[in-house]
Amino acid sequence: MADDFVMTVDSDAEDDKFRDDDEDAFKLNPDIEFDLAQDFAFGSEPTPQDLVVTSSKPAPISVEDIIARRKLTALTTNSKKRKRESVAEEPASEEEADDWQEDEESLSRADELDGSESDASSNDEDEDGESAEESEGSENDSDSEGSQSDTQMEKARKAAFFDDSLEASETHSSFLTMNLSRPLLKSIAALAFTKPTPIQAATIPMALLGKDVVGGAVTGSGKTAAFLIPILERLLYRDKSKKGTATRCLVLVPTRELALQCYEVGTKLGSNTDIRFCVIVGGLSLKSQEMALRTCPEVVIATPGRLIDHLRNSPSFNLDALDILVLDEADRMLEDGFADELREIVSACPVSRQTMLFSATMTDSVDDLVKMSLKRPVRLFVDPKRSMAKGLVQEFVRVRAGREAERSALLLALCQRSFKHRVIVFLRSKKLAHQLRTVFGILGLKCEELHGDLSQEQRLEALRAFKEGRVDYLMATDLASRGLDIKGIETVINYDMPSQLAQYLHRVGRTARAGKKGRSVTLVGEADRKMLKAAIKHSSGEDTVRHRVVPPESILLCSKKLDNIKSEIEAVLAEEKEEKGLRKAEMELKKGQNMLEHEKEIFSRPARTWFQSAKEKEAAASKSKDKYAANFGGLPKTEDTSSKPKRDKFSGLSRKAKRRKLAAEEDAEMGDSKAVSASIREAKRSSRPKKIGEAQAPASRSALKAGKKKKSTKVPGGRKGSSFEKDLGNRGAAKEGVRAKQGDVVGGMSKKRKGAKPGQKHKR
Ligand SMILES: Nc1ncnc2c1ncn2[C@@H]1O[C@H](COP(=O)(O)OP(=O)(O)OP(=O)(O)O)[C@@H](O)[C@H]1O
Repeated sequence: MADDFVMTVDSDAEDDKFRDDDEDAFKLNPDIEFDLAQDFAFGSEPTPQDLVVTSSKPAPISVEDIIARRKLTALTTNSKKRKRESVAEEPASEEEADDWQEDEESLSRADELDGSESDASSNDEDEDGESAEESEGSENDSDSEGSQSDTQMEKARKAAFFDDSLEASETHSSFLTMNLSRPLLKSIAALAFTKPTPIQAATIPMALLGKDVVGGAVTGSGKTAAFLIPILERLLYRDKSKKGTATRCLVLVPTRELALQCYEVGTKLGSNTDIRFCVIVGGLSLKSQEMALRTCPEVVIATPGRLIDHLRNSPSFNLDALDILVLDEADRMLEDGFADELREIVSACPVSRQTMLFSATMTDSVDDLVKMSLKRPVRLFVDPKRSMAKGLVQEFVRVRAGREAERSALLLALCQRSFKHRVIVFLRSKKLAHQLRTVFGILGLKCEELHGDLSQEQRLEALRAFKEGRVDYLMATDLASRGLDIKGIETVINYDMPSQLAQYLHRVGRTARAGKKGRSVTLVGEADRKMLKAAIKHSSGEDTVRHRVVPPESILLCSKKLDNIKSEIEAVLAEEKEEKGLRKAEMELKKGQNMLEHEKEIFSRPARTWFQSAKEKEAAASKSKDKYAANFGGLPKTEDTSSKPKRDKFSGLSRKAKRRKLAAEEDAEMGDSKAVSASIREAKRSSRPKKIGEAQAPASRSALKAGKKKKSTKVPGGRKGSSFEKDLGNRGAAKEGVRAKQGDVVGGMSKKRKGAKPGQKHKR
């Protein structure tokens, strides 16, 4: 029966409240005074706030200010009007106030009705229960279920690809048995990590052995520390001489906020060591990042686009000495939208590196993983059958056919009746997030928004306000769905249901983290039934799925409320648009003035080169956008998504022709600066330090000579472009024209190594 699957919520009682631990106070960076542009410089342990400094840019336009201003104006006009009329108060304003009072009373009356409504809800329950039953038979609900339906051939490929011999390693119930150094154990204790989580117990010993790792464990299970702890431990044994100073570890993440969070965890774990971290993300000052990279921080945490910018344009920065590459949220990073960037970054990393990939929805599909040139990785999937945190209760609210327009009223009813604090609401578009944030603001609910249309400063401020509890609601797009660890989120509301299970799992995974309890509430339309089944199927245990019924009276009241403020919403949005237009005009004017005043200086700056042209960037972005939009296939559209993907200048060309065209363009753009970059690259290469754990060669002349000789055996065409192509299987071609020299140790190689090309010791 339905009851076996979906229980109806007949009470609005909240689960235990969560406490949000205060963030550690960090010292201010003493170097900051040297940054003349008032940019952030690295060296101590700054908070993400320190990474965004007040610049000369005008303060961003705040919808909150506009709402407050309008309320104030309305208040003064009303009081003036009242004074003028000097009659007994009766009409409009009082009526309005009564309306509000009535609304609030009716809402609380409706609260009481909730229990009695459960009868009415039983019909719904049957229908949902039915779908739940159907779900049992369905095998094809999600993208992460591939491993269950592996063909024999895929199984054989996986057996050949992964190193399963190490899977059943010893388990550790304490960090003390993991051979970690004292400074690390000290910071682990300071973070109150009393014992390793299962993914940490599985990963740390393997990572310390230098093995490549593909790891998966539910959201909030401590994957960040699982890779940061072994990184730090390995880095403690690096060559600390001047020559050994280099960037040794790169952590790639899909969003800026996640990079900043990872940076925070890293600096906390490394607080008793001399290991330096640096965060490289878009939206923050290039100049200060360049300065930080010049000091060769051991660990760089980055988003791909900005990292490539530095690889291309910061002459002293490279990844030639990289020992460890980590991809957090790896399944996302392996998606199409990041493919080109990832290929570029991987080709800049030495082949001999250790590579680790993590995600709560990690794939073990060989086709996907082959892009990362892993070396017989170990699969560490902790509890693969469970995809959700144990403490998570999933609730679903039905949106009936033909009543899609009621979603906003439903959300409002849920927030005003039941979910009043620490709620993150996920929406499918930036526009919708902004609209609802405006609605909540007008209705006096404390709310912030987080999406890609905001400046980085605004994004961080919104996150901070939510973390510190200054606002109760965060209207977010999927920008916030992965990785963010905000303590004490009680409820995640999905305004709409994504059609990808992975996306759903990451969204609801923002609550019930690290063993805590949490609740997700999802509005489910008729088109979302398939996903509903998948979500129920992947629930963490018995009695963790509920069917929530919102009384129709409440929905009606909220609809009325929304209707009443419709003109106010439009006015606020129009005012905001107007202000934005004015601000833009001001900026253009300032830009023009600057150009006139500093023309010489501006044009004398070296031109930056770009990994992708503006058009290509646009194409990659629209690819991602299309895919994202497709994830909400069944939902009504509020935005115009009809634009066709544009044909880019490379479409229809073969890979070879594309490369040729690209090179010709680069030549035309850069002239002889290419020769300069080539010599810079060569200089970097010759000063490359030893790998972690490698014996230090004596810095004698003969050793240096030998080093040079080795380099001279590189494949013509240089390092770039070769390693990744080869990773993809072009090994044979690269060997052409390279002859073994006298003294080359061929006999000492295993049979496998004999086939490798010279220089492969260093680069794949
Ligand atoms: N050993 C431990 N003991 C107690 N708490 C821990 C331990 N390891 C990590 N945590 C805490 O667990 C929380 C979640 O950790 P983390 O953000 O690394 O999860 P995650 O698995 O990466 O999640 P997601 O998949 O959402 O990215 C953090 O607040 C962290 O401080």
